[in-house]
Amino acid sequence: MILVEEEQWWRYMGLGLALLLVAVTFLARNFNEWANVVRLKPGDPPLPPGEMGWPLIGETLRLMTEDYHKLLEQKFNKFGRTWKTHVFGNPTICMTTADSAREVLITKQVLFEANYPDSMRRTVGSNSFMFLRGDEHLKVKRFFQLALRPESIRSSVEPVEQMALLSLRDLDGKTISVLREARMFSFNAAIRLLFGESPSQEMDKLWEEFELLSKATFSLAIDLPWTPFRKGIKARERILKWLQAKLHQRRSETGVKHNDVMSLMLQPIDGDILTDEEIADNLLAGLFAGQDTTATALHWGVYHLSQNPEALEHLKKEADGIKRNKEEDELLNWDDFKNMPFASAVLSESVRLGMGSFLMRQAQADTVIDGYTIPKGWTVVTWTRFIFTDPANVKDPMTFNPHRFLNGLKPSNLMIWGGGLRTCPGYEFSKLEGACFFYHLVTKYTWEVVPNPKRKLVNMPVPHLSDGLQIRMYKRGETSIY
Ligand code: HEM
Repeated sequence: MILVEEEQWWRYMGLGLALLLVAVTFLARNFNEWANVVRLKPGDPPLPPGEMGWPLIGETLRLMTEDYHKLLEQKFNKFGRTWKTHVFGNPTICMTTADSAREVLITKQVLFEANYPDSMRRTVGSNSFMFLRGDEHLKVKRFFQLALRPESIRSSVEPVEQMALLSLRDLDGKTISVLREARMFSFNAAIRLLFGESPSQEMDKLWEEFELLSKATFSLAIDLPWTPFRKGIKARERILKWLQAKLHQRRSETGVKHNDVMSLMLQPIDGDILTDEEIADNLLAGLFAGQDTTATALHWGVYHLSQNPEALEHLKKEADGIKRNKEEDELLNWDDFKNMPFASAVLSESVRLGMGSFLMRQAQADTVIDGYTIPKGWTVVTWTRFIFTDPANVKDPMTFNPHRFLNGLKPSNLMIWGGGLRTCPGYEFSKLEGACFFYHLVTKYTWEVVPNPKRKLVNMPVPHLSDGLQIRMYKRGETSIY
């Protein structure tokens, strides 16, 4: 008798626990929905469909860990081209058509200010152009536009090429991670452009700190001793210390002329003068904006060239044509760069196929786009991956075909370099880096991709291959072992 009662008690207990679990899961799954509930007036267009994920973290972990092609496909099939979610602590609306992106980034841009996650604000710096708005943003952006316009970067051909030579020297018979070499190359090119520095032990140290900072920019902003976020914050403090010392030194120099973004930022512009804190945050943000992006595009370039012999042959032919007219060891010049349109097209096509990512804004007022209400204060993400690979915008979109950029497709149609007031000012510099890197790669070497069944796509901070694309290098003309 007692045994039967005990058995029943356990059964009720089990049932109770199961119900509790269902209730807690239900509450948790709907918490973000209720916490961000928006009361629409009768007749207002609805909010987009979607799921808001778990309390506070929303769908951030999914975004960081799942294969983002599959994740996007799933969202697309379930909710269509516009959906709501909750990422990086904010209710968010994702938009994936060129028309909606154009509205957010260009035609209605005054209603949508830049809004990157808190982890990025605290690592890259709240004084940086990424977080400034209105006139403050334009004031700082002007320095980058001045430093990166074609007339200014003409003098960068030689240093950028030297950095490419440094990264690609003595690689015969070696296996390298393309992403690592490209990151080192674009870091060296960026520190030269921004602070006039050349590779050195001091810069190697800065590179290590910057690596820690980069890893924290899109992490969960949890400030505990073992988190990537805390490591990034500490790295930021050390980088700022270095930058402050550099600025102090520059201010105390007399009669020395420098040709870099730092020296531009130390000059008054229209009566405005930036503080050391503002300059430091913006130089750091410039390094962030220019380094990983170009490096990742280069590694996608090498990947796609490996898969597309016709494109590789075309690139070789272009580079060989330049080399043929040069003395042994003669460096490239601006005209050579302008005579490498295919190398530039390879870079644009690599961004298009590999790097569709997040451009984040915050709605400054209730707005309607794509038939949905975008509530004031919500984050809006234009997820460019779909725009870049939408058959409505690009013929045969999953094929690597740099020729499309020589045959009429404009990068601005797809917003490859962003759009509106925040369009990337670094695209020409980036193409220069691409031209120098590809030129030396294809004129000096052949290579083969090292087979790796574990190679997969990593989403953050910019979509890239998990092993950085391992390749085996051979001096051009030698045979391979694979
Ligand atoms: C393949 C390489 C690159 C890609 C794909 C790329 C892409 C972009 C995109 C899409 C934006 C717009 C961000 C937004 O709307 O929120 C942007 C902004 C920016 N990029 Fe680039 N970029 C690259 C290289 C560079 C380089 C080399 C530099 C210079 C060092 C640079 C400097 C900047 C700056 C300063 C902004 C901020 C513009 C603003 O907020 O007004 N970028 N970039």
